[in-house]
Amino acid sequence: MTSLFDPLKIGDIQLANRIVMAPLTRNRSPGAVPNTLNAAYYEQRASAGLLITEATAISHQGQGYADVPGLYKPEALAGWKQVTDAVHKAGGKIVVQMWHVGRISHDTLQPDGGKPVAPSAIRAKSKTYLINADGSGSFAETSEPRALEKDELPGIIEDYRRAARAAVDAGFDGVEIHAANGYLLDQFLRSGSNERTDEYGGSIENRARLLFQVVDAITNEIGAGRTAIRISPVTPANDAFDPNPQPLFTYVVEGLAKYDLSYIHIIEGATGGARDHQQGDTPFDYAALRAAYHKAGGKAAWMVNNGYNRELAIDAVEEGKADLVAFGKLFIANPDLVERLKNDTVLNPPDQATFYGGGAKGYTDYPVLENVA
Ligand SMILES: C=C(C(=O)O)c1ccccc1
Repeated sequence: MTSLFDPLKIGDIQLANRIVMAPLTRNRSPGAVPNTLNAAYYEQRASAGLLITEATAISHQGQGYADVPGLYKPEALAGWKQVTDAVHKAGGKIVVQMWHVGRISHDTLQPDGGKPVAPSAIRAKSKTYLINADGSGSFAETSEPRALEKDELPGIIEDYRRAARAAVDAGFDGVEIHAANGYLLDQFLRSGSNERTDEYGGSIENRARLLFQVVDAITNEIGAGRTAIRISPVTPANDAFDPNPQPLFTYVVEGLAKYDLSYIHIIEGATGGARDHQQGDTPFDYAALRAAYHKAGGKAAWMVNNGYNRELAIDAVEEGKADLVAFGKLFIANPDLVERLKNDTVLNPPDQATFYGGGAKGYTDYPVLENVA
């Protein structure tokens, strides 16, 4: 029987186990440049089968929060090289989550103080994170976006391609395309945020067009075996909404089946919230989604996330419901989570007050178990 603690090869990437650190925004990279503290944080957690970095902006336009890292400045790529070197020296594997926030941004964070961009000029009922004049951080309402012109989309696709190449050149083992949680690619997918009347709006095929153009560009640049994607069929995060998620995301995974991707990452339910959250008239059927992916010929590893504990994770892999399980808050508080899960030891509780912004406190100062029984 397959175990959560068994090794696994996902595309071109060999993992020591099936326990994954989920992408976690921490707002500790001023100027969008990863630093030595970030390197220490990821190195501490390198025993994970796979580390997925916090969401990382592919461009200045794709930057939606203060002090999150990017992949678009030379100094940022040098910073990421420190991180990947430290993780690899510790025996770990790491991919970067590539992010364009779309409308989940603020004028003050955008190039020349411009409006954030989106499929349509529909403001999200959501917040973003800014640094105040006194240096403190706080969440603020997102700004009114402008609708992207169709002729701007090739430039965004090129930004994804360029960022993927830069990521591999900075030592990452691969990339995860952020198509979840109400950010740009998810904004195009969901009818609640996409009212376009051109070939990028209306039908499911049209709303998924940009996503597949991005997947094409990245897999052609770095190979499908180093390319993964994250989706969140029913999350309400960042005001994301679609009344018919099952046919929408069935179409998406059937299209993804055409690529030999490394993995597909599924957020089950509301991100960081109820696993049984529902959008539309019927509960989302995750088993049917995976079956549709396999029926379409999909072979990528299936990664699940959101509210998993030790028992749920072990069962999911042993029962063949998932190949990998991603943990967020548990990895924030337990750098040695793999050993703790393996030995069913006590877990440090996460400190919510230090999730976003700040320094080492609540970031690199969580204790490890010196001698695991
Ligand atoms: C990148 C995020 C996501 O995917 O939800 C995020 C951003 C800010 C705070 C928490 C999470």
